[in-house]
Amino acid sequence: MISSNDLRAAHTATWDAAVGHRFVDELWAGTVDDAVMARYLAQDALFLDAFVALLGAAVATVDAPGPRLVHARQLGLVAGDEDDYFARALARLGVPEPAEPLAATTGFLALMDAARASGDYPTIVTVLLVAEWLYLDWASRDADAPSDWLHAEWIELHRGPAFSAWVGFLRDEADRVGPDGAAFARAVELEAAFFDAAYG
Ligand SMILES: Cc1ncc(C[n+]2csc(CCO)c2C)c(N)n1
Repeated sequence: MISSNDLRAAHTATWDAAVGHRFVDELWAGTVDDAVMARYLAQDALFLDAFVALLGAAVATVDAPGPRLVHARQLGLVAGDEDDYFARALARLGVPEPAEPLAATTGFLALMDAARASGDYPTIVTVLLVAEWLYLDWASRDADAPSDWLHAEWIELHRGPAFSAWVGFLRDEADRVGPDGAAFARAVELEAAFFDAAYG
């Protein structure tokens, strides 16, 4: 059985393109243009809704009570803190919701909907893993946080001990049940495309 580590290694080029994307560099530097941030967050609001549904599918399909509670707790967290950031960020940037999905978003929604519809926990947990692990990776740079809360909080949401533990749990789960290689590859591609799309 292939491991999550092997899959990440097999897709290093695309993974690193996403983690080292211009958007991430500018976020850390606090120089993301407001129009870029607005386009990115408007698309991410669409992404997040499908992600919440996918977490619900993980709750429903996982084969053991312990991991089910971990997924369920995370579902509650996502509905709290992150939703609060979105409301403040979109209001400040004057983003009218909801946006029309761009191609990368449509691709991600299709991947998440297919995983959810499959009812296959290994596929579901693989898509969750890529989305969270790749974000932990770019948000864990050893650098000073930007001063504007719009940029700083988006980094803070994706790093720290609690978020690391969540990603560690997803890795253990993927490795316990056997990750889905095709879903992994597609999700990494879409993460890179999602950052590209913010620049129009
Ligand atoms: C395109 C895209 N990919 C991954 C994430 C990361 N992410 C998705 S939901 C969530 C909440 C924590 O579980 C986090 C961190 C994102 N926001 N947008």
